Amino acid sequence: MDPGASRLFGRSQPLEREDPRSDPGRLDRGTRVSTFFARLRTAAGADWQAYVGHAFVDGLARGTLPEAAFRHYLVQDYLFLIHFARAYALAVVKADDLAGMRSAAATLDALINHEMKLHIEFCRDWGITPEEMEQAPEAAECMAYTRYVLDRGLSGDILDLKVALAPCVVGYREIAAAIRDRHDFKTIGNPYLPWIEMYSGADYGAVADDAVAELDRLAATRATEARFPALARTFAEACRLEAGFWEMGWRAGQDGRKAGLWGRLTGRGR
Ligand SMILES: Cc1ncc(CN)c(N)n1
Repeated sequence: MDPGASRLFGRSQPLEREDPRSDPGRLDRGTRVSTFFARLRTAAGADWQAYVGHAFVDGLARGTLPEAAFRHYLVQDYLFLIHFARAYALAVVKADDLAGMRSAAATLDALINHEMKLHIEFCRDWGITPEEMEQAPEAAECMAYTRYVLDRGLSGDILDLKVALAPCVVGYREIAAAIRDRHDFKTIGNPYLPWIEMYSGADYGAVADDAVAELDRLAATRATEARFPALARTFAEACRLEAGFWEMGWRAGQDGRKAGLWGRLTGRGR
């Protein structure tokens, strides 16, 4: 994952605003089916579909996601990224060799020194301050997901850890690439376009490619057939926890809508 780490959160190429679907050759259409990642994704079946096909994703694509949902998601994602970085610190400890240690250390550095900063900038555009994110209580869904990943790494080996991380690292690339293929993808006036551009861009694509290649390398030496069912369970659990993370944001949007409606009905709101 080393080469991608330094590019981790560079600015991606913006989409052609008129019709980004007009150049399908630029789009990544998902991870090659021959990879270990693809085998895990197939095994995860409905859990994978529930993750990548969540209503939150539809809302991003159509630009209809309530802003309260995205704001809540962004705040929790800040907390998520902190624990995600801790998981890469654990990957340094669990690595097989010096190359693996360097790769995990580079990703850790990119996360805490680049992605976190970019996330803060991104959130500022949404009117969310760093103080607000620091002080926000961590949602149960964020806690469950991040601690699950850490636990897979602590109680298992480097392959368990990387499998638990894969839906997160590779899944967002697949989600964003699929959004760009949708007939109902709103490109003009969609407030979520920068998010979609970031995760469907070449920089993040390289990170996802590196994670897929790293999984293949680890699987070649560590993944026996006897072990596959347990690895598939870990992957599917991480997909369920990702779907839970979307659901957490989605609920905040529904609550915001109800509060707005209640305020208008009672004259106490906007
Ligand atoms: C919850 C979550 N999952 C995945 C990603 C993309 N690395 C993220 N930022 N946040």
